[in-house]
Amino acid sequence: MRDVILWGGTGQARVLREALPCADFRILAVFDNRPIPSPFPDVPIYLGEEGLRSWLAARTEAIEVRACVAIGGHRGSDRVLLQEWLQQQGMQPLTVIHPRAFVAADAEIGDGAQILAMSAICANVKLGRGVIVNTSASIDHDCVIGEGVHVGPGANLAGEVRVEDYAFIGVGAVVSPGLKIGRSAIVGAGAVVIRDVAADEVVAGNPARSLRR
Ligand SMILES: CC(=O)SCCNC(=O)CCNC(=O)[C@H](O)C(C)(C)COP(=O)(O)OP(=O)(O)OC[C@H]1O[C@@H](n2cnc3c(N)ncnc32)[C@H](O)[C@@H]1OP(=O)(O)O
Repeated sequence: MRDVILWGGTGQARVLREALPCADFRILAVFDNRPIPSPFPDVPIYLGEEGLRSWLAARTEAIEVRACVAIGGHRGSDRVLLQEWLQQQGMQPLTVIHPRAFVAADAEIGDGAQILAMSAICANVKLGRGVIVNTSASIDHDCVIGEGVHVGPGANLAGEVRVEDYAFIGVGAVVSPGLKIGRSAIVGAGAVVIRDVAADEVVAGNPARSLRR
């Protein structure tokens, strides 16, 4: 049994709990910067950094606790910063791989990545730390995915796509082979991307066109 805390108490927390086999993991506490109710009736929630510090101070067991940042959307840099901060507090990031995800034997998965149900990480893919591969997304052979990237539910990246740090690929988007999605770019829901996307650019539609830079 491994002990885990979650930072973030909304939808992504519920998704992560479902992805962690309950026989192997125990969620001890949830933390959030907002005063919200716990997503789980059986797990207490604490407010912000102060809540975490007092929770840590009150702990008596010296058992290792892992941390998971349950923040989705396009806030990938926040996710990675929080992951680093939690590491500094003594909690190593937990990498979550749903039991029904496919991960190729030679794929490299960064610390704190979250690979959700029915997703596929194919041969020779590299995922940075804190990446989310959401439900039913696929990342085909030889893709390189930077840290804090979020590949939304049902999105499909063809082979040899490069996605730079903190980019966000919306639900159901498709990215053609060999393209580059720049740092912090956003690909809209359902977009069909047929050319490179610049850093910070927002694209949408079929074929995907720039909404703004
Ligand atoms: C488990 C989970 O839920 S994970 C979360 C997954 N979330 C997503 O996939 C959401 C992805 N986000 C989107 O697709 C957003 O619409 C964005 C980021 C592309 C654009 O958002 P905004 O900047 O707020 O754009 P806004 O809604 O103002 O629309 C601007 C224009 O783009 C169009 N547009 C917006 N999104 C899209 C889209 N996905 N496809 C086509 N056109 C779009 C709008 O119709 C509008 O056009 P108009 O100016 O002619 O009226």
